[in-house]
Amino acid sequence: MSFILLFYESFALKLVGTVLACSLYPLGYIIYNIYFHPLARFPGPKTWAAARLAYVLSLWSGWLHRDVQELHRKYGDIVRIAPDEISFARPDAYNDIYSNSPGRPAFPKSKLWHGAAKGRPLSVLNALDPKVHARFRKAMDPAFTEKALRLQEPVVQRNVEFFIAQLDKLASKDPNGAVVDIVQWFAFLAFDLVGDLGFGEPFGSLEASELHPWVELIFASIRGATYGASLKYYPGLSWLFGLTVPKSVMQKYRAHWSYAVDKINKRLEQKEEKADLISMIKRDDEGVKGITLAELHATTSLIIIAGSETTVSVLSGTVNYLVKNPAVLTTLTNEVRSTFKRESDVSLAALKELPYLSAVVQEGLRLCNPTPVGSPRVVPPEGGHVAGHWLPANTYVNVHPGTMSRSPEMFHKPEAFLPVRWLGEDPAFAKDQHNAVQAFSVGPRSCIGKPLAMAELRLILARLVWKFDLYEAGTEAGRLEWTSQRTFSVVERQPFDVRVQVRTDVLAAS
Ligand code: HEM
Repeated sequence: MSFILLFYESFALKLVGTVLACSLYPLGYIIYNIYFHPLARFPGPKTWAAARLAYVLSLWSGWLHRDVQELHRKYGDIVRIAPDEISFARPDAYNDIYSNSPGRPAFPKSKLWHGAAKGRPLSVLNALDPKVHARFRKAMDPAFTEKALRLQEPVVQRNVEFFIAQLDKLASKDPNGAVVDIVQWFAFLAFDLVGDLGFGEPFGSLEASELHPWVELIFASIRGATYGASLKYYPGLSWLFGLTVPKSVMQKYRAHWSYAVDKINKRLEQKEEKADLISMIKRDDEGVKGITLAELHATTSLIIIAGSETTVSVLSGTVNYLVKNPAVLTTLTNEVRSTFKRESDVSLAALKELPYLSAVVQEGLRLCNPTPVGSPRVVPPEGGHVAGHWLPANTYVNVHPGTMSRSPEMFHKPEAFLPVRWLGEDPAFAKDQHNAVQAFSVGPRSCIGKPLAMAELRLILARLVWKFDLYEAGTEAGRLEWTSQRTFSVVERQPFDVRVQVRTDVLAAS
């Protein structure tokens, strides 16, 4: 009897112990995070400091960019947004986090956000080791210089020419023009253009007036990839992601990869000289003085995504603001039309000399940053300083572009689309902090495609307003507010209708 009692007593004790441990551990973890963690001295909401959950839920909702912006408004320019993450809304944090400085390399990327997918070769984006990454950049640099761009200009011009011709076909059917979803049309163009440069031929989207399935899968997969990465904060739960992805989607992923590999291999088999990216990226099958064939497959696919997703967002957002600000649109249109008497005069070199066009592009990059959430890095094992603050190893750090772009402390009338702020003429904007806008980021991992992107933005906007008068469409999709869109790593763009009318003096002449 006493033996049985003893057994039950010890069982009951163990049960109580287990229950207590199970409930006390999370409580202890939360109390530690809020009050005793080395980052506890940084301001921020306790709910976000207590556990990763608040951050992950915000990320999953698509409103992380807006939530963090609100937290910065409330708590200041340095905010703790997770037990182990600090968000900075300070221009000086850019260099501290992302740039190399003497004796102190840029903070590394984390495996969690940027690790390569299982079984896939490395691309420039997920080459986490700085030495390997430097090898990629050295091999890729020749394809992205101003000199390379001059050689690539005919490819760029050809695609933009076709874009204008296709819109012209639609718009010239009716004297009042045509209502088009300009976001779609920019996507057709941007993917065709970068496909032409990367795979050696366009996707045919402009021709067919529809997106190629390869491109459609990209749109569908970015949100999934964001969910997948965030689950890695909970290593025990990552398997859940596998369960949520249907087999058919996995098959499509594999087909997507095979399509890219086939395209690149076919391009490499062609002997003709082409001024495209593939011919300018340095190859080395030993992976010493250039990148291997497998790395080229992964990197070219990435270039096509990185080089079009971003450009489409900036173009769509900029046109959204332009049609809602007719005075700005008129100033831009006048500058372009008075500079170029013929469409064929519009060259990349000449466009660089147009101050108002450059200001419009800068303002577009400020208010329509395609990645308003930024790109996190991790403090290295020896710890490091950001914006004058010492941070322990493994702290996630991020500069939050969306907050700075719309900060009333950094920009006069921050929510208004006012390119004049970039011209340095109006004293009202004298205190604007231009260095708070770094849409291409800084340092060794900043955007390699910046010269090409700037050229595309200038050329496409200039050709559009040279040929067409643009107006608000008056449809449901024409009322889109740029800020009403969610973000899953990149802005999840919604359709935006614009009325595109062939300019009357051109109609009369033709
Ligand atoms: C307006 C257009 C663009 C914007 C705003 C933009 C922005 C950025 C940013 C912020 C990064 C750094 C990402 C990080 O730190 O993780 C980046 C990287 C990159 N971008 Fe762009 N980008 C644009 C256009 C392009 C174009 C046209 C190309 C090429 C055709 C391109 C290719 C790349 C590549 C390959 C990387 C990875 C660089 C590396 O890891 O070393 N981007 N871009």
